[in-house]
Amino acid sequence: MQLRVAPENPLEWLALKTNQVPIPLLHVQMYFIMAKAVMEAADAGVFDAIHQGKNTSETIAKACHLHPRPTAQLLTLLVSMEYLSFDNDQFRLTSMAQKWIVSESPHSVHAIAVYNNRVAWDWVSNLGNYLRTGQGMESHEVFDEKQWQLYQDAMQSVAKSEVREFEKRVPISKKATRLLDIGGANGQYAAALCRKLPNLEAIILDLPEAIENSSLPEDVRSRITCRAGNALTDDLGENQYDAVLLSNVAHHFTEAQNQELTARVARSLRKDGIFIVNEFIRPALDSTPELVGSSSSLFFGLTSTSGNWTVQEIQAWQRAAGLKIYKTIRYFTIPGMAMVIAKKS
Ligand SMILES: C[S@@+](CC[C@H](N)C(=O)[O-])C[C@H]1O[C@@H](n2cnc3c(N)ncnc32)[C@H](O)[C@@H]1O
Repeated sequence: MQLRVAPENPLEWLALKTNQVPIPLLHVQMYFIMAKAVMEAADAGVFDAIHQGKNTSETIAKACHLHPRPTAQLLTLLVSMEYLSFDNDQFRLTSMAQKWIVSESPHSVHAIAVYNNRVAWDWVSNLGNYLRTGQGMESHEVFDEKQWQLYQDAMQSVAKSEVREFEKRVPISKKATRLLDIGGANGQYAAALCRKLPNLEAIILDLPEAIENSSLPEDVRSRITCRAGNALTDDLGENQYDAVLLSNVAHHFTEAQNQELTARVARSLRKDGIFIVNEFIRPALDSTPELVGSSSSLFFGLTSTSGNWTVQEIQAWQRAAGLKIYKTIRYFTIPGMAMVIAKKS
């Protein structure tokens, strides 16, 4: 998938085709205010207010405690971005906004808009420093209590959208009885697999602050055990698990850390057990360019002094740990994401 400037008439098509449109101007002047506008609108409750029936600029501004004039500017932009429509003097949510950003929608990614607005936005201004020095942050070491909660809420909302396809396509044996979910404190992956496999028990290993801020779904709570620890140093045991999941965690760790962790994971697997690295994939420079994997890689470089990995890099850790390469499953619904799976023989 790509984000592209879409022409709306033949003359615009021609202008784009003949390189007459200053694309960098769109990137540097429009994209950043567009992203921040969606974050601020979500954080201020604009989408929820419209969902609850506030449909004019004035009533939305009042419900969200915003100034009327900038609210009208914000709403105009959100119409252009196809979050809202405007008919008969009333703003309405488009079906896209209704499904994905209204906070009570089961598909909502509202929480990550709030987290990015309140926490990550400031970090991005350090990108130049990261580029010059190679030294990014260690985000998990700098969160305060409130930020941990915002982070876990954000991770839960993203996981809810990712886990639907994961749960349908992950090649886990129906006979599996024990799963280790490393960094899974938001509970969505362990819960989905417990629902799918009635005999499965899951152990979630995550940092103590993440475990404190986790909220496990009621229906499978009794089959999930949370263990506060550190995946970089904890003993994972031997011959314990039918599946180990490392979902969206490898991008926080260095290559050496991932290699060493994979060796401990391999030891912890039972025969025929699988190791699933569920990740945004960094497109290799000689492969097809891909926006999600490459932009998130730079973001994780900044926020964790690491980044995304190519499928080949992940498979190299798995091979070095004595595992057999099994399958790589690329998501249809999440561009740039894949499960890179190896098996213990
Ligand atoms: C981006 S979130 C991914 C959450 C979840 N696995 C998912 O895919 O939705 C990263 C998770 O890794 C956890 N984490 C980071 N460093 C860790 C470490 N050293 N040991 C265990 N968990 C860690 C974080 O607390 C967080 O829950």
